[in-house]
Amino acid sequence: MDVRGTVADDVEVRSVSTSYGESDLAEVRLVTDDGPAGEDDRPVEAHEPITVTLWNKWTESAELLEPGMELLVTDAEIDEYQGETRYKTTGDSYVVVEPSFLVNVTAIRNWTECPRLYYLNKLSGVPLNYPVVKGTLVHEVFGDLLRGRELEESIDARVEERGLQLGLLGEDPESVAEDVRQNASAIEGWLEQGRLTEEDRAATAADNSERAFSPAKSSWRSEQLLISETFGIRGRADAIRRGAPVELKTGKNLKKEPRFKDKVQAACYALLLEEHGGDVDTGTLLYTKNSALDRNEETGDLTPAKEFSMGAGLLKYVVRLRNEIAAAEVAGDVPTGYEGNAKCEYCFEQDTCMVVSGRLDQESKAGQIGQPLPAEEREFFERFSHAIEEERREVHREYAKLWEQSPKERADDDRALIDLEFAEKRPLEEGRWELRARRTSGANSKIREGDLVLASDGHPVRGQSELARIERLDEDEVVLTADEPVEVTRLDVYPSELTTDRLLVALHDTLLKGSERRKDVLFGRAEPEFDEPEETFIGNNAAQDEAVRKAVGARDCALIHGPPGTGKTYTIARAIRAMVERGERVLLSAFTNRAVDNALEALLEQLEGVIEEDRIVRVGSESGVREDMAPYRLERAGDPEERLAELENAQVVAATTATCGSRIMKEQSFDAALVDEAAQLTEPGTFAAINLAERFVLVGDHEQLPPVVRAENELTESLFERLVELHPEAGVMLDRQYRMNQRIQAFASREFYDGKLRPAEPEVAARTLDDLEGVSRDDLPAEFRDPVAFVDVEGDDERYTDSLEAARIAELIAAYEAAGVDPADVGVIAPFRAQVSEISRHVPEGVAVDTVDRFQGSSKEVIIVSFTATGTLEGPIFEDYRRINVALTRPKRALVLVGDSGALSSDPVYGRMLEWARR
Ligand SMILES: Nc1ncnc2c1ncn2[C@@H]1O[C@H](COP(=O)(O)OP(=O)(O)OP(=O)(O)O)[C@@H](O)[C@H]1O
Repeated sequence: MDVRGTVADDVEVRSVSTSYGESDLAEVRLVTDDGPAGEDDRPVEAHEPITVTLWNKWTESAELLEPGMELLVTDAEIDEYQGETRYKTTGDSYVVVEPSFLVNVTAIRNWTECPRLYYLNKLSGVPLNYPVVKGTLVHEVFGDLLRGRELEESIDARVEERGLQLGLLGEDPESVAEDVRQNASAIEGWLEQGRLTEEDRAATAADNSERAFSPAKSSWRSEQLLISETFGIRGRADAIRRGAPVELKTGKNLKKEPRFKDKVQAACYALLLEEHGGDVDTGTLLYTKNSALDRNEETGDLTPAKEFSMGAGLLKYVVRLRNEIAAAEVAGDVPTGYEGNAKCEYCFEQDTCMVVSGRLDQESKAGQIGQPLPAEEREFFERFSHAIEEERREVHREYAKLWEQSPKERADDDRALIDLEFAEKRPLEEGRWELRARRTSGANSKIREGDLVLASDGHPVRGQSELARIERLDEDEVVLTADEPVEVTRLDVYPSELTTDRLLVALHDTLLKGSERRKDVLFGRAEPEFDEPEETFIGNNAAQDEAVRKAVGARDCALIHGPPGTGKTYTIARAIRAMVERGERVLLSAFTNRAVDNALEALLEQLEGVIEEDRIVRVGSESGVREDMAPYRLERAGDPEERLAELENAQVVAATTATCGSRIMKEQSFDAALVDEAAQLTEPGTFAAINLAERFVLVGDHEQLPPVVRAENELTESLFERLVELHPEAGVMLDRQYRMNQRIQAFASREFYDGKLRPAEPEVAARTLDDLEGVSRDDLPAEFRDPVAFVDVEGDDERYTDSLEAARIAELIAAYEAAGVDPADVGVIAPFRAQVSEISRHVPEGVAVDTVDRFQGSSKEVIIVSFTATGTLEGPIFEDYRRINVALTRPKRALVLVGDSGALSSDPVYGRMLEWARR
C-alpha cells in the first residue's frame, strides 16, 4: 500500500540492533488525508498523524525532511505496534520527498556530478556553443533514423535548419555535416539491430487499441516525454528499445562500462518506464564519438554501445538523489559543492563557480573570486530568485493537475480539449506525423494555434501521449504534428518551464554581468540622465513629443506612461524612427507577439523610405508571427553566412521578451531597447530585453493589467511601475486619448488618472454611433442613446455564470444590430471563462466575447460588460480595479454595463461607477 502525507514533526534517525545486525531507522509522523486506515477499513478521524518507519538507506532521505514537506512511501506494510497501527518500508518500497516537485532527469544527472553544477546551470543557462549545437544535431539525426529517414537526407536537413546558429558560431555547414556524420555512423551501425519498422508501429497500435499503453511491448520508439507522478521525475528519453531506455552521448568512453552519471540518467528513465507498466532491467548508452576514433591511436573499448544491467539498488539510489534536489529546492538551499565528491580542479565550470560564489558571497567548495555585490543587490537577487522558484513550483502544480484533475475538471478549467474524435494520421516527409481529430463540442480553452500541447489517446500521463504542435484549430477540427502517430482524443496545455528558466538567467545576467551604471539606476543610486534633442518630433501632441524627446535623449532610460488610446504605439514608432535616423541599432520588444507585431506595423509606416526594408527583422517562430509580418521574419534555416548577415545587417530587430532570452538574441547588442506593454512584464522578464541594450525605454500603463504570473510575490510588480515611482523625472504621461467619446472616458480619467486624461481632439470627444455608416441612435431604445448605459439584472445566483445576464446581452446586441451596428463592431467582456462560453452561446457570430485579459490592447465601437455578480462581489474582475479600468476603456462610441446594482453598489469604486453610468 502507498502512504502519503505531510511531515508533522522533526525527524530523527537512530540505529537499532536487529537480527540482521545494526540497522538505521527513522520514524516519521505524517498527517494524511484520510488518517490511519485500519485493516478492516474502519472510518478513522482525518488528520491524525500516523507513523511510518523508514529503514536503512531510506534514512538518508528521512534526514532531508522538515515539518510541512510532503512524503510518499510506496509498498509500505502495516506494522502493528503496541496496539497502534503503524507502517514501515518494505524491500519494494520507494520513499519520495515532495513527490509533486518534478525533477528533471538532466538535473539529477548534473547533481550526481556536483550539486553546485546543477545550480550554476540553472543560473546561467545553456550558452550557444558548438558542442551543444552538435549534440542537438546528433540527437535529431538519431530520432530521424529511428523514424526511418535516410541518413544523408536527415543530416542535410538538420544542418540546414540550424543555419542561423551555425552562422553565429562561425561554423561551416560542410564540416558540421561531416562531424555529425562521424557520430551518426555509430548510431547507424548499431541501429541495424532494429529500426522502427512498420511491424513495430503496428505492434504499438495494437497495444493502444487494448488501451494498455506499454512501451515494453513495442520494440522501438524515438524520443519520448515521460512524467512520473509517483517519483516526481520528468524527462525525455532519447529512445526506447524493447521497453528499455537508450541514451545517446556525443562524447567518447573507452571503458567497458557506461559512465556512472550516464547510468544514473538511464536509471531515471527506467523508473519512468516502470511506472508506465514496463519492467526494465537493462539500459544502453551509445557513445557516438567512439566510432569516430582511430583504433590505432586509441586503446580501450571502442564499441559505442554499452549495455548495463540495472538493479533495484541503482533505481533506489536515483530516487534518493532526486529527493535531495526536491528537498533543497523546497527549502531554498543553495548547494555549495561540498555535498558531492567531485574534484573542482577537473571541472569546466570552476571559474564561473568561483565568480558566482564571490559576487553573491556564497559558500563554495571551489572558493571565491572578486568582490561581493553590494548588500542590496544580493538581497534583491535572493528575493527574486526565490520568487522565480516559487513560480516554478506553480508550474509543477500545473503538471500535477494532469493526473489530479478529472478530464472534465481540466476541460472546465480551460486546460484541456476533451471529447475529440480521432480522424486520421498521415506520415510527413521528415518522418513526423500529421494527426487530425474532430471536435465534438465547441468548448473554449487556453489552447491556441501554434501551441505545444500534450496530445494523448485519453490521458496525458497514463495513456499514450506525445508533445504535438497545433497547426490548425477550427471550430470542428484540430490538426497537429507530432513525432509519433498517437490516436489523439484529448489535448492538454503543456506546462512549460522555459519562461521560468529564462527569468532566472535574466536576473543573473543583470546582476552579475550588467554594467555598474545600469545597476546604479535600477537601484536608485543614480538619477537617469538626459540629452535635450533640439527638434520637434510630434507637432500636434505635446506629451507625445516630450515622450519622444525623453526616449531619444535618454542616456539611461525613459518611461512612457500611456493610458488607453493615447498613442503609445505611435509614439514608440516615432521614437524608433528618430533613433534609426541617428544611425542607432534598436530592439523593439513586448510581452506578447501580438504587441510586437502591432508596434512593428506602426513602425513600418514610420520607417518607409528611411531605411531599406531588409534592415528590419522580426525574430520569432513561424506560428508566433502575424501573417502580414511574415516577410520580415528571420528564417533560421539556410546558409549560415547568409542568415547571420541578415541578422547583423538589421538596424531594427523586433522580438518578444521571451525570445530576447534565447541563445540567438543573447548574442546581439543594441543602442536602445524599447519595450511596449512593459507594465505587464515582471522585472526579470523586462531584464531579458533591456540587458541587450545600452539604454532602454519602457512604455506601458501600470493602471492596466499587471504581469501574468502564477505565484503571488514580487514578480507581480513590474519594473516599469517600480521605476516610475523611483525616477518620476524619467517619466512622461501621454494625456490625450484618441479612442473614447468624452462621456465614456470620464470615469476612468477621474478614477485612475487623476482626471488628467482628455480627448485628443473635439472629433474624439464627440464621437457617437451616429458617425458609423448606416447606424442611427434614434433606432435604439431611448436608454441606450447615451454613450454610457447601465442595465440592472438581478442575476441567477450561479457563481461563475449568469444566464439572465447572458440572455439580456443577447437582446441588447439584437437592438444594436437593428440600429445598423455590425456585430463585428461589438465586444462583450465577462469576468469568468464560463460566462464567456455562456454568452457566446447566445450571441450572433462575429461578436467578440472574451475575458478582460484577452481584450487588453484592443478596442471596439460598442462594448458590453457582464459583471456576473449577484449579491456579493467576487472573482477576477473585482479583485483588482485595474481590470475594470481595462474593461471600461475598450469602447470608442458606446458602453453598456450589465449587472446587479445591489451587488455593485456594495463597493465604493463600483458604486461611483454606477452613479456615472446612470447619470
Ligand atoms: N499625434 C497623433 N496625431 C494623430 N493621430 C494619432 C496621434 N497619436 C496617435 N494617434 C492615433 O490614435 C490611435 C491610437 O493610437 P495607438 O494605437 O498608438 O494607441 P495606443 O495607446 O497604443 O492604444 P492602446 O491603449 O490600445 O495600446 C491610432 O489610430 C493613431 O494613429
